[in-house]
Amino acid sequence: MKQHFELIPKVNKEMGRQVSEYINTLTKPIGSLGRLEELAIELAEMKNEAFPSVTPPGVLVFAADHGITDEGVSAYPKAVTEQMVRNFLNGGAAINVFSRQIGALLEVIDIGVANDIEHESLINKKIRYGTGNFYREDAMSREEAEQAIEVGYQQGLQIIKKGAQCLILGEMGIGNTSSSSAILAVLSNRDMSLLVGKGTGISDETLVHKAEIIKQALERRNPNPNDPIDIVAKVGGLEIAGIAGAMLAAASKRAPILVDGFICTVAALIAKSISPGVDDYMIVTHQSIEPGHQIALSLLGKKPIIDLGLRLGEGTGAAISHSIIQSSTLMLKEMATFHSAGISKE
Ligand SMILES: O=C(O)c1ccc[n+]([C@@H]2O[C@H](COP(=O)([O-])O)[C@@H](O)[C@H]2O)c1
Ligand SMILES: Cc1cc2nc[nH]c2cc1C
Repeated sequence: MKQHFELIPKVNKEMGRQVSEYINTLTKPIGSLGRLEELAIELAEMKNEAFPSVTPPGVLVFAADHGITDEGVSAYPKAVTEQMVRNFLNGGAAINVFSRQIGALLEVIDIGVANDIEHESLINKKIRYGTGNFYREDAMSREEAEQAIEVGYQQGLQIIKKGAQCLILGEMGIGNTSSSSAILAVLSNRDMSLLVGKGTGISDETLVHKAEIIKQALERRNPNPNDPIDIVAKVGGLEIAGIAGAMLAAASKRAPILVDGFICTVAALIAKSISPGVDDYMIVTHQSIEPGHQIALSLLGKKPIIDLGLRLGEGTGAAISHSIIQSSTLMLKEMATFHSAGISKE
């Protein structure tokens, strides 16, 4: 693993303490803006700034295919990954809509779609044409897993260089809830029945089949729980590795990471396993209804901001939550203090 993944600065707790004191001078009862106050403090600690900004946000959507779809574990065909990438490029997907809403810089990265896609706006960083079916073979080689993390890392650095003040990571990959559940099983040591969910919307019957396939695949692959590269290489996926890499880049540049749903939270656990300390830069934005998300969140030790029953992915929950996070920064920057407004506390 490359040395630069180690270079994550510590968050500045002293800055947080000062901002906390300042928040208590603003024209509101002490503590009355609840979680917004906590968010403002966390952002100040991450960015090492008394008045942190989260605009414009950068959105990176990593797309890749999964060989495990051959086992009938998704409600949609593999071809939808490529078709949705075209939809992203044409501006018609949910993440396009919400990215426009929040004035985000949006980039779409092909890190492993099973087909070639020609488009001037697509960032082509394809490592391979989808992963291997991890029920029958390793998802990818160790080198490919490292390359995927490196691609994500470089894309993260680039969008920050272009001015992104925080990072929203999104994914598109039919079959990726299977890889995510497999990774989570290795990291949490919990029973597969608690970690699998309906993903894009499979039936109760297919859910039982999905759990059994992943359980057997893990017995065959036997990833090393202490080696995140081994886990990704054995069960995938390329977009999950890319997201983990981008998270490491964000933390190295003190950019807050807005973590989306189930797949992104699992990618966050991989990033944390590579470099403990990266999680200090993470804000989990929403609670996915995928059941494994709760367990992934408890391992990460984070509480989501909103719960809207989402299970889309793409970074949509994070994009929606951006406005709430921005509210916390505007509270700091724009609210009057008791002193400036001439309001007496006594
Ligand atoms: O982000 C989530 O929590 C989430 C939960 C369920 C499904 N998804 C999306 O659905 C796809 C994976 O579902 P599946 O059933 O094909 O494994 C993938 O493209 C994800 O973006 C995303
Ligand atoms: C249509 C569709 C859009 C998606 N976006 C993220 N995952 C997805 C899965 C499907 C099936």
